[in-house]
Amino acid sequence: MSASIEVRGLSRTFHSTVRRPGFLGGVRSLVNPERVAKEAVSEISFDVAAGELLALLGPNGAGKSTTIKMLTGILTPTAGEARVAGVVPYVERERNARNIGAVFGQRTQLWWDLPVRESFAVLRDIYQVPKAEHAARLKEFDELLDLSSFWDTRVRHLSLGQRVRSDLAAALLHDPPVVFLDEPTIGMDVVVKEQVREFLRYQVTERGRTVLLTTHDMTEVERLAERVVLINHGRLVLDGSLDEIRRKFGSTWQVRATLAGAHGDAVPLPGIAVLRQDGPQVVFGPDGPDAPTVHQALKAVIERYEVTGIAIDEADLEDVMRAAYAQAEPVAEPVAEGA
Ligand SMILES: Nc1ncnc2c1ncn2[C@@H]1O[C@H](COP(=O)(O)OP(=O)(O)OP(=O)(O)O)[C@@H](O)[C@H]1O
Repeated sequence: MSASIEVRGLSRTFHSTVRRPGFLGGVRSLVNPERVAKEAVSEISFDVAAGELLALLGPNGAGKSTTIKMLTGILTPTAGEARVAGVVPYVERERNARNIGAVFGQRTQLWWDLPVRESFAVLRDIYQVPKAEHAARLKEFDELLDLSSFWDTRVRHLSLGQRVRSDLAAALLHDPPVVFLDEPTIGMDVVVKEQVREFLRYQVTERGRTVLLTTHDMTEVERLAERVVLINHGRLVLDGSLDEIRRKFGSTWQVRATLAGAHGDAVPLPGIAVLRQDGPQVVFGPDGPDAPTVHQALKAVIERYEVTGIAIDEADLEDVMRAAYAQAEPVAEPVAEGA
């Protein structure tokens, strides 16, 4: 197996009936229902390497949750194929469940009326984790997520941040190599968010887990992901590093340098234009579609000029993603079946 997660031409169409407006419309819909097809995910392909954290991004309704549901075996695709740790998830659901952990930020998989620690014990029995192993893992998770301060509380009484931290621990207690996280930090305060991010970073770098994460939080993406896959209207728009995305959709950086000594006129560098110069103060910016990233530009300017001061202004990732979403393919209207 070349990658931990392999997705090839994956598609999922949902069929639903539309209720016509008004009383008569309602009666007509009962007698002769109008069925519409919605292609939620359309022929997407990507890989996630073992030990990589990939952020799956896209606006509301883009198809992220549907993709994750297919990779966790909850939904069967209408076309295409996926493998997770070598297993086709919707064919071998049980085998897949042993290889993956999943957290859906909006829902819990814990037992509502059990204290958290008892939920963990039930999971230990389900996955048949040896006691010593379970205890060691729980200790590690407690150190990173501070679970012991609330793990004797019933799940129904936990705060959102406590509940999601418990869910994360529960999802990883059986030591799965692959983890799916659908908006794990939604609604959390900044301190808990940072704790969860730290935990995830540890799980990837120290434990070698493969993580596929969806989020609308761009700070999260910047802190955690080196690579992102962007989908819109169910289609893959972009698969690349954050730098590539910035280059493609938000190359609006500036490097502001103060040149030392007898500087004369600053000259452009490859892919870097001189936007303004006022004596020793020079503002450099991107030039053309192959312009370097702001960090490459910073290096190039320092190598070429002796500077006494240098600063960068970078396009905000939120702005970059807004531009990326806006440029993505327009949505096709749902097609009435038989039309
Ligand atoms: N069971 C279903 N039946 C019909 N349509 C569905 C169903 N589930 C999802 N959809 C539709 O499929 C599309 C993709 O939904 P999905 O939940 O995958 O989006 P998302 O990217 O996760 O969005 P969000 O960021 O809002 O969570 C949406 O248009 C949604 O309305």
